[in-house]
Amino acid sequence: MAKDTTGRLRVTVKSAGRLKLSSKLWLERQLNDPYVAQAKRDGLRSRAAYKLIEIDDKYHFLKPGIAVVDLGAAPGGWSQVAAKRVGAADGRGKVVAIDLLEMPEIVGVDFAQLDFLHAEAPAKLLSMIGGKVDVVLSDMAANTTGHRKTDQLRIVGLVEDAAAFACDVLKPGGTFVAKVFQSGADATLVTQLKRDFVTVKHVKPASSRKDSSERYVLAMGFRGVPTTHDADAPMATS
Ligand SMILES: C[S@@+](CC[C@H](N)C(=O)[O-])C[C@H]1O[C@@H](n2cnc3c(N)ncnc32)[C@H](O)[C@@H]1O
Repeated sequence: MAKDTTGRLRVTVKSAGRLKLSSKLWLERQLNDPYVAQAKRDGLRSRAAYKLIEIDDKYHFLKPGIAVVDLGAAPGGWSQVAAKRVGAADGRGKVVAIDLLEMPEIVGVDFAQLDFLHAEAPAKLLSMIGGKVDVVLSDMAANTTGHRKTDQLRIVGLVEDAAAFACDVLKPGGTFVAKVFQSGADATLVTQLKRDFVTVKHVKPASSRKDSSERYVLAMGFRGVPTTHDADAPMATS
């Protein structure tokens, strides 16, 4: 690996000879990304952790003692941040997390490898949660097919399902944070969220790549509409 004139690490033709072009670009981006380096220094599993840190530093919804659900949690950056801020390690707060992929253990985080879109996922999640929660996070990103319309529908569909789940499990006053992509396709979602939450806004943390259409929808002050699931039992925070 060599450094360019700005001192940034570059993948040379020699070092990356056997990598595909997309892998080379990804690797170069990783090597030059200050958040990747910072995550290593801070012991965080992903650069994505800084997105949640930034959003919560501004809006303060992760409080000691609360219960959080983290959808699409692997490799675990958001779960690490949530666990620390709610005090999950010492049992004050609780974090329940799921992902399609495996995720190495995080102290205080109750994790299941699970497809959120699977018919049994809501019931499984509800049994893990054991009651209503204060915050639902979703950093899930649907796999893309390359067909723009299909991808947009899948992305929005995933967020809509996450929002519907949030409305089933949130306590009144609760918060929903979800990754969306700037496409205009989420207009219906925003309309629904405005009905169910006191404030709804889009946020783009500085750590979210500028060249990405990624942003987050932040819905706060859940109004407490009737649920379709029986999640009324008090929260267990063992
Ligand atoms: C951007 S990553 C999440 C990064 C994570 N917030 C962190 O800080 O480490 C998106 C994750 O969503 C997961 N995902 C996508 N669709 C999913 C689904 N239907 N059910 C569960 N997880 C899903 C992917 O497996 C992937 O790990």
